[in-house]
Amino acid sequence: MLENDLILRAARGEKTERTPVWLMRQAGRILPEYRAVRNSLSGFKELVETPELAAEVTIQPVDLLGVDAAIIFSDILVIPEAMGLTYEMVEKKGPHFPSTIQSTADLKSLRIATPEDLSYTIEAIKITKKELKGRVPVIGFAGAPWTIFSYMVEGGGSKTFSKARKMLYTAPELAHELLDMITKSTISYLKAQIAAGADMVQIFDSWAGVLGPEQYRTYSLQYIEKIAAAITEVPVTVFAKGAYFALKDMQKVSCNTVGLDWNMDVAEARHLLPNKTLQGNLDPCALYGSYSEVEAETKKMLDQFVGHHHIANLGHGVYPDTDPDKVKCFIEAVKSYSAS
Ligand SMILES: Cc1c2[nH]c(c1CCC(=O)O)Cc1[nH]c(c(CCC(=O)O)c1C)Cc1[nH]c(c(CCC(=O)O)c1C)Cc1[nH]c(c(C)c1CCC(=O)O)C2
Repeated sequence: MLENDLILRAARGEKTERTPVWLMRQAGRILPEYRAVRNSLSGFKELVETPELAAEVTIQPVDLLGVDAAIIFSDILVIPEAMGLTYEMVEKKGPHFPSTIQSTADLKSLRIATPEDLSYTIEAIKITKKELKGRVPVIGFAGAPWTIFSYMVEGGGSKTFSKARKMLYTAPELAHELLDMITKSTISYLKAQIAAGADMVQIFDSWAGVLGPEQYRTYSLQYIEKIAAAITEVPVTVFAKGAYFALKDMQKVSCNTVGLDWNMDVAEARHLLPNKTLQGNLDPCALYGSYSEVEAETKKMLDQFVGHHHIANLGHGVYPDTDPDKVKCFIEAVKSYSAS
């Protein structure tokens, strides 16, 4: 039994006494308490693969920031690794894949991931559930197939993702084969997260915005829908960063909640998505303002959603140099203003 299930009720479209709030990338990135745990280890991956410590940093934002949900500490890149493509997390630079997928021959080195390949995250969810004792729900997550594909082809981050997009023109069948393998791996991974106790799941399509509307339908949305349709046990959130052109298509996706980034028009999203709960969408940069500015921006954001079918969040992950006290100010502003 959950003490605070606001976020689950909001996701299901039920009325709530106030708007629930959490932040994308709340675990890690901003808390000195996270850095302390992280610095005691060899690196990011060791933390991801040590369930007791992953559970500890998952719970930190619940204790220290007062969020209404815990998101399991892991990364979207554990899926490519479980499929056979290892990544390195380079300090201050981000992820790097020493090998990438460029040809049909490269696909032969991959397999469909099983939950056993990802047992460290599954174990971390079980420990988190036990230690949280029902205080708040646990959010499981995975990257959308298009975003994972982009990293596997590109080998790391990119401004344009031109290598990944090039493949859609030069080898569309190969692209679909890889997307299909990622999709199958992701479905079994998310189902295992749910079996371990995840109360809801979010699919992050961080690089949705580099595709045009038609390619987005063909190479991303189709696979997101396969995942969303397969997850019938818990509420599903889809966050497609920059894909304002796909909002109307999201209405047909089998998800409860659609995440909005700060570029999106809330009134238009509400109009295009009458049956969905919306999540978002304060500009993460608003948290660089003074306390009174953070409060004012938060209220303005809440007013746009008019209090219903809404999960408050930022429009993307919290930036690493954000002051945790400004994050607390945002959370407190949501809680008090939406309850009044
Ligand atoms: C694109 C993407 C990645 N990872 C993720 C996404 C999708 C969300 C988004 O668009 O922001 C998702 C992610 N990554 C992490 C989480 C944990 C849970 C949470 O706090 O939300 C989640 C949900 C931990 C992490 N993942 C990473 C860190 C920082 C590494 C460290 O501690 O040294 C954390 C806490 C590393 C990571 N992982 C990734 C990058 C580009 C980087 C480097 C830069 C950075 O984001 O800090 C890939």
